[in-house]
Amino acid sequence: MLRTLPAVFNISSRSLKISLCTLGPFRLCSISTQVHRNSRYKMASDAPLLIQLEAASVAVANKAGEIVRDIMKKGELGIIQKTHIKDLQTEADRKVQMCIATSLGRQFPGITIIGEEEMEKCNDENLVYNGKSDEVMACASKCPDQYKNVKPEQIVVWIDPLDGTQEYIEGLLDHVTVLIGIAVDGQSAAGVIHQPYFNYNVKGDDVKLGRTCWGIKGLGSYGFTHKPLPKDKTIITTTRSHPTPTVQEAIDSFKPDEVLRVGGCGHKVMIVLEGDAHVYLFASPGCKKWDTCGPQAILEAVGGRLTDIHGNILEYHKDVQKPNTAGVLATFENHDYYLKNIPQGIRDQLKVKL
Ligand SMILES: Nc1ncnc2c1ncn2[C@@H]1O[C@H](COP(=O)(O)O)[C@@H](OP(=O)(O)O)[C@H]1O
Ligand SMILES: [Mg+2]
Ligand SMILES: [Mg+2]
Ligand SMILES: [Mg+2]
Repeated sequence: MLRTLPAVFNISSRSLKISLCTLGPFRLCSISTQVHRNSRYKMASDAPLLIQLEAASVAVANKAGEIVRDIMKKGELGIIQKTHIKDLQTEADRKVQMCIATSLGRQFPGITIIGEEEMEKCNDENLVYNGKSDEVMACASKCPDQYKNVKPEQIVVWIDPLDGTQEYIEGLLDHVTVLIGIAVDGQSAAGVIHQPYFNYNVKGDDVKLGRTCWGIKGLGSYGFTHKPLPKDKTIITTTRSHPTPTVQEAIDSFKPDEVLRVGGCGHKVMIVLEGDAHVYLFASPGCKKWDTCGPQAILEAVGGRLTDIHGNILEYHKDVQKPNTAGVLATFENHDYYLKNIPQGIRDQLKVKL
């Protein structure tokens, strides 16, 4: 059983208060940094906070991708089992979370950061990164009105440092993503999906390894192209490593022509975003808010939807129930068609627990 232990670490001129809280098998970290009175803190520019935070998230996600690749290259994955044999964690999960949480926590005092993994004291300043994506900063003037004056205390950042850990361990590297979600007043607002191994099996000197997609609701999503979905068939994407009879029953109810069984929530949302599947259907309570917050914002910024299997909007405030107990349904279009056709028997098995 995990213990709850508040821990305060002093880092340079700021104190980073990390309170480890546990919720059943999940250990959650929420970090809020308090800047001492005497430290002058000024936004690097007068761009809205949300734009700056998204720009920093894109930049640090790229850095995180380097960490993921370096650890795989070294071959010392440091695998440990969390709650069960299919809930593993590697050195990449741990190190990437430390990199992202510390980098964003220091730049943006007052925001709340919740990550999948436990937070250890930042023991390597090389992990701290404070760059910002020029591409995102260039959008400052187009910041949607509802986000122009967002304050740090309205924000919760959800970090899945490595989504698709099972597939990372098994070497299915293009299933792996780094996910950052930004929630404003409990609603998914912006997100980043970084694919450290995008193009990894494409030959050629000028092939760029890795890709970062990002999006802000009301502004748009960038970094990928969507192709029209085939009209004459139904393609569903779903879990590869966490199947259950209910997951299968839900899929069977649509009589799909094809089922893409791949790892990672972020990876499956990318498949929907690019038009390679009509729907991501996961009728299981297995994935969590850090899996869905970022991908949901990117999908919704281009008119798609991500809800639970009852059609409820997922909440992302700091005290929300972390597991998505009523599953995940994500589409680029025709969401209501899929919602309506989920059998009542499946719905009855997956209750919402807020
Ligand atoms: N039954 C379960 N137990 C633990 N984690 C689960 C799970 N079902 C799904 N997940 C997590 O949800 C994410 C998507 O799952 P899948 O790849 O099966 O679609 C993965 O995140 P992580 O790899 O970040 O842990 C996976 O571990
Ligand atoms: Mg995990
Ligand atoms: Mg995950
Ligand atoms: Mg993870």
